Amino acid sequence: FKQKTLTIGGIFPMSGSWAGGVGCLPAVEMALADVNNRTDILPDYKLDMRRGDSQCKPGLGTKVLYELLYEKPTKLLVLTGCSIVSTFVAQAAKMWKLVVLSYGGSSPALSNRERFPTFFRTHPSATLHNPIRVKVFKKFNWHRISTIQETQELFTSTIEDLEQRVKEAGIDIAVRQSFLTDPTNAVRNLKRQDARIIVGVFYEDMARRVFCQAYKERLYGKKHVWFIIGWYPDNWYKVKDDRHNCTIEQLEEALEGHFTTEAVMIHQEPTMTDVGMTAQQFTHRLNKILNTSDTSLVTGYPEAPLAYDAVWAVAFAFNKTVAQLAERNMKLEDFDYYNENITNAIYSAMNSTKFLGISGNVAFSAKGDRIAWTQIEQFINGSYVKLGVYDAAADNLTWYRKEKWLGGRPPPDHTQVIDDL
Ligand SMILES: CC1(C)CO[C@@H](CC(=O)O)CN1
Repeated sequence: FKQKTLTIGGIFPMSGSWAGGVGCLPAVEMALADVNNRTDILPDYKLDMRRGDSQCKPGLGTKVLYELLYEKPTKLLVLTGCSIVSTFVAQAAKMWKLVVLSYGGSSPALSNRERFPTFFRTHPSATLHNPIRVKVFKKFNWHRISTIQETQELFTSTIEDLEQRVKEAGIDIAVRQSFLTDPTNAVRNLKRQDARIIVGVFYEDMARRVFCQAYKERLYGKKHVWFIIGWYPDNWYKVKDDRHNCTIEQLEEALEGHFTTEAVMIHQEPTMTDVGMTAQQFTHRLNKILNTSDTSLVTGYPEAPLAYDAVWAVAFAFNKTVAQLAERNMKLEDFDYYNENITNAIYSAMNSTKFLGISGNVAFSAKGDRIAWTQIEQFINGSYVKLGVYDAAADNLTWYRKEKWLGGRPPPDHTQVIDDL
């Protein structure tokens, strides 16, 4: 068994704007060990990885790619983390006929087969938040929406996708605001234009400033509903931050009742998965490896199941490819960065990959995007309560009926004479 070796490259951000390698590298190494323990998967091959640290910087990430490519042995595929590194690596990789699989790339820009013909990701695109937002707008009969965004490509393309989807749903974005570093005027304009149902997309440092200004403008409470991003660190609004002058209590008052949306990154059921472990068993093993009492301090911890499943996606795809190539008297280990037949075989095997992993059902769209569930939570009395989960593929919203309305019922999406009497 496992007489021969197949090697892949791995690029991990161990520091920088998203140091997700800290939580994801251990998960990848766990998966490599688990795959290599299976005699029914790649029985003739050991799956090995050579890796480097990108620090979540595109230039360094590109340098790591070149080092991986110019050092023996040949790499059959490259795993990447940050979006900004993945966009560089996935554009370069096609010159070496390499498939790229990202466990940490959320940028909507990566959903582009012209620019990234061989790219896949187990991390969902940020646009995955939009279908559940639209589903909930419809549920509460909101047809007049407002948006406010930090001017970053990630948020601009998310809002563009939202505009597409709300148009199809007959919902109107009446007010659009954006800001670069200071949200004061943008929030003031939302108030002036009587925004009620507001989608806000920005990083958590800006979120503190947005909600401090919302507190001052009284743009919160029983007549307003905020939808923001759900993957900020725990207690993100309690972080000491001299860029705003509100107290934690004032922020909590402005934040009361807001909704958050995020991708479900770990299987929600205690059932056995196709990778031979339950999600709980994975979490238990990872916590032991990380040997920390507070996993909320480990960047990349929520994304670790995506990284673990990325290795299994490679294993299943290579396993399929070995059989296909054998029919044409070819071998995976003959890959030499030029043989497009082998790349095409790996690509089509990856494209048709479907399995239940630790992060739930793993499957890719035609653009290589991860298809995943999303969840919506509400901030009630200072803590987040799960309100529902959405399977967009099946258009199935599971709703727990736990929402609370400060005014006793869902607020209307615009001024109503009765309402304001
Ligand atoms: C949910 C988050 C934090 C979004 O950014 C991803 C990193 C990136 O897209 O560069 C990691 N996961």
